[in-house]
Order: sequence, then C-alpha cells, then structure tokens
Amino acid sequence: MVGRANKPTALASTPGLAPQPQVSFSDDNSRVTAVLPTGESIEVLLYGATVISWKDKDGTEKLWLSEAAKLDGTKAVRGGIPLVFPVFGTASDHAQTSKLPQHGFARTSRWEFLGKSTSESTPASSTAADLSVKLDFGLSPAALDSDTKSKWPYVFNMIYSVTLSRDSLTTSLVVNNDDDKPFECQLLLHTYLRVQDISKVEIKGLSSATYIDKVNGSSSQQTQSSALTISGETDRVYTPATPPTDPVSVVEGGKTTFTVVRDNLSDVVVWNPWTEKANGLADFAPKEGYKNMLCIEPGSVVGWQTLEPGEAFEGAQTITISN
Ligand SMILES: O=P(O)(O)OC[C@H]1O[C@@H](O)[C@H](O)[C@@H](O)[C@@H]1O
Repeated sequence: MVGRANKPTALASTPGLAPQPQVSFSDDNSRVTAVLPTGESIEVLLYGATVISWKDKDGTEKLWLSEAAKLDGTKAVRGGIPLVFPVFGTASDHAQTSKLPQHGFARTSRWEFLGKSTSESTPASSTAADLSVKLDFGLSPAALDSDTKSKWPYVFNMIYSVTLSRDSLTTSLVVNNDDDKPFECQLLLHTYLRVQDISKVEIKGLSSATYIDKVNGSSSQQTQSSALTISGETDRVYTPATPPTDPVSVVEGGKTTFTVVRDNLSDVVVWNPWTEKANGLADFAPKEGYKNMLCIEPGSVVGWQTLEPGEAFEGAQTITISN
C-alpha cells in the first residue's frame, strides 16, 4: 500500500531544483483523484476500480455518469468505466462462470489502491514537459466475499492501471492466474463516453467488421457496411478483422471527438439503451440521458481467454480526445 492521504497532496519535486508544477492527488479511502498541473483530472472509486470522472483542461467531463448512479458500493456504477470480468453478460452454458451475476464481480468488488506514479514527456510541439499520472489498483480473492469465491473458486490477481495524460486516458487490465489449474475468462472496459447529441454521432473504424446484434437476439454474424449511426436501441458485439491497433473513432457533427485504440482486445461492444431500456433501468437518470452517452467497450468477450497456471493476460485501451 502506498501513500494514503486524506487531504489533497502534490507529488514531490526533485530536491535542489526549482519547484516544478505538480500533480495534485487525494485518496479518502473510497475514491482516488488526480489533477494534472494543466487542469485535466480523473476520479476513481475503489468500488469496482470504476473511473467515474475524466475531465479535460477546461473542466469538461468526458465520461457519462448517471445522476442516479449508486456510488456507495451497493450496485455496479451506471456510467464511467465499470470493469467487466470474468464474464461478459451471463453465460449459463459456460460451467466455470455460469453462477456469476451479469458482467461478473470485478465491477462490484472493492479494489485496493496500490499507488501512484508520474512521468514526463516533451511533445514535439513544445519545449515544456507534460506530466502524466498513473494510478494502480489491485484485486485478488482476498477481497471477494465468500459467496463470490464459491461461485468462482480460482486464485487470481489483477492489476488495473489508469493513466491520465493531457489529451488521453489509458486503462489497462492485467489478469494473472495464480492457481494450480487453468481458468477461462472474458474481460471488457465498459466505457460510457459523453456525447453532446447522439443523433449527430457517427462511429468510424468498424466498417467491414463482423458483429452479433444482441438487440434482435440473433446469433448469426452480420457485417458492418459503413460508419455506424445510432437511432434506436443498439447492443452489438463487433470483432473487427483489422489489427486491434486500428482506432475506433467517435465523430460528432463532423468532428472527431474521441479516438479509441485497443491493445490486445479483439472485440468492441457498442451499446446505447435508447428510450425503453433506459426507462427500465432504475439507476439511469435523467431518462433522456441516452442522448448524451455512447458506450464503446473494448474487450475480449467472443470466446474465452484460457489462462494456464502462471499465465497472464493484458488488455488496454487508450482514449484520445480532440479539442
Ligand atoms: O445493466 P448492465 O448490467 O450494466 O449492462 C448494460 C449493458 O452492457 C453492455 O455491455 C451489454 O452488451 C448490454 O447487453 C447490457 O445491457
């Protein structure tokens, strides 16, 4: 455990040198916040290691968080970036995870804050160094309740790293199998992006990708023919054929607002509940909020990752904003 502090603190600068701009930081034992000297900020709940806020230098929120989201640890957070592990949705036909609730237990477990670190980079366009901050969180069976442990009795260890830079947010999840038997898992970064007006949004980078449409319940694969627009309930699991480094971008009113680059995550879920589904979700508010959100969820959810004893799987996303 590193650096518990109740009041905001600034990370130390090098002794003997003029004081440098610093990252300010606070940890009140239920949420961790970090603010770059240039104004960008993030806030992460220990419950679920859920990123609940990401603001740019002007204080503009980039993630959508429901006004009715429970932040007290009684329910998975509706908004931000909940973590899905070890099962996406429910999987009654998959023996190892069949007893687990929807989207598994990572988003409803209390994670441990492991520590923070900063790094500097000098962009080509500037001589001043930019700071970024990385926050690390950990989860292992020790933090699970006995009911969850009985439903998923594997010894594992996960590290989730959240890195805030001036124009981007990277979230990276590493799963280690510390057991003496293999286990199978799925994982997903369930990112709720904030948009101004969903009717003006186009999602690019999925053209020619195959997908399963969960709204019509069909298990047959379809192929995306052009940029995707959202005009009704949308719940699709895409598996782009392109390398995962090819970005998925969100374009609003003709301007690219988010670019999502995946690392080692082959699938992308696109979800918007639209009117009826949003009405049915007690923690979704305001009910018109579906117009201001779009879930772009990089993951590994089609099929299963098998981890042998001692093996690890790492997947990450980097979301870049254009101002
Ligand atoms: O209400 P939950 O459990 O947070 O899930 C929200 C949505 O999450 C998406 O990832 C799923 O594809 C949807 O089917 C689901 O409705």
